[in-house]
Amino acid sequence: MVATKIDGRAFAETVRQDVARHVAQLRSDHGVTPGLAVVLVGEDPASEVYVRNKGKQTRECGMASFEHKLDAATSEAELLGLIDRLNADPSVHGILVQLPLPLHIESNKILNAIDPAKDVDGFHISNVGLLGTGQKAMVPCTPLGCLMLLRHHHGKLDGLNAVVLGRSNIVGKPMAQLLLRDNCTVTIAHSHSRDLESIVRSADIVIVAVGRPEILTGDWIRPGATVIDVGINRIERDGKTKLVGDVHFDSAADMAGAITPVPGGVGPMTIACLLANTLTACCRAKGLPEPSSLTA
Ligand SMILES: NC(=O)C1=CN([C@@H]2O[C@H](COP(=O)(O)OP(=O)(O)OC[C@H]3O[C@@H](n4cnc5c(N)ncnc54)[C@H](OP(=O)(O)O)[C@@H]3O)[C@@H](O)[C@H]2O)C=CC1
Ligand SMILES: Nc1nc(=O)c2c([nH]1)NC[C@@H]1CN(c3ccc(C(=O)N[C@@H](CCC(=O)O)C(=O)O)cc3)C=[N+]21
Repeated sequence: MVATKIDGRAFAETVRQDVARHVAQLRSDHGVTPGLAVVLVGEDPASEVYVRNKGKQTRECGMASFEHKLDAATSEAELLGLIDRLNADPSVHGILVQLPLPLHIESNKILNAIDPAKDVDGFHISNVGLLGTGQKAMVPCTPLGCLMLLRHHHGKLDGLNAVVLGRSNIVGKPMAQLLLRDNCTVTIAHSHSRDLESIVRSADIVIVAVGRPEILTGDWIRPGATVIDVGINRIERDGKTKLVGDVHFDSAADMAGAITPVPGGVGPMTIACLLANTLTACCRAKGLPEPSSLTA
């Protein structure tokens, strides 16, 4: 392995400490406690683990955590009713509805019902539009976490060629917007892209969010490039369940200059950024200065 391993777990810990410090200050100076509501519909085991982790880390940072677990058969109207109550609740500064939602619920309708000021996922169309036009937005947690890791590793990203593999609304597209804002030359590739190999080889930075286990191998990577692996895939290997990314770590680490592992890379940063966004949303709601190190 020649690449530097980018330790997302350690960096996320420093972000959480930063959040906790600001939260303690908010309480002592203003008597305010930021609150995050997480809504889970149905019983996906992986989602339950994430939601539990989010709740635990929220409380560890000194914030209030409100968990709403709803039956898989919950109707769209009932879920909209809950969102209305959370929008109106002054102790809730951030609302996250865990995706994916059951098929009988229209995700966009739910996401757009969340008060944009409480939209800590940054998925509401207003926040998408604000980000795309360079205005102050709530920024999606996973891309924000990737950006923090990249800035920490590179300093300035100015002029670098960045390739984003994947064009989802939750990772690929907002990631591309953030890189563009940091003056990268951005290419977005997807399942219809031709000659992916040469696109990837042009990249100084490659962000992989396709949801296919170990699809990107070292032979495609430009020597010295930075590789950010967003993928979370649970696979069976040697009779055991294993968590792997969208990047084949061992071969990629022989080519790349720096690389994030899975687990321990982007995943922990996503949760840390969710906490940071909740703090930011609370500061904005109260008209207080927001911690600049925790926003994009
Ligand atoms: N670490 C974290 O915090 C998070 C991790 N994830 C993980 O990131 C991965 C991506 O998630 P998400 O963005 O939601 O996934 P989606 O399934 O919504 O999007 C996948 C994207 O990858 C593209 N794609 C699929 N196959 C290929 C291929 N063979 N070659 C090129 N492009 C391809 C798709 O193209 P097309 O549009 O043409 O279909 C699509 O744009 C998943 O593994 C997910 O679990 C997601 C969120 C947070
Ligand atoms: N509204 C919404 N917002 C999200 O941000 C959101 C979502 N829905 N649905 C699902 C995806 C996925 N996601 C992850 C968060 C943390 C880890 C994480 O902490 N991963 C650990 C490993 C955890 C494990 O062992 O399972 C790691 O990579 O080290 C992974 C994935 C957020 N998502």
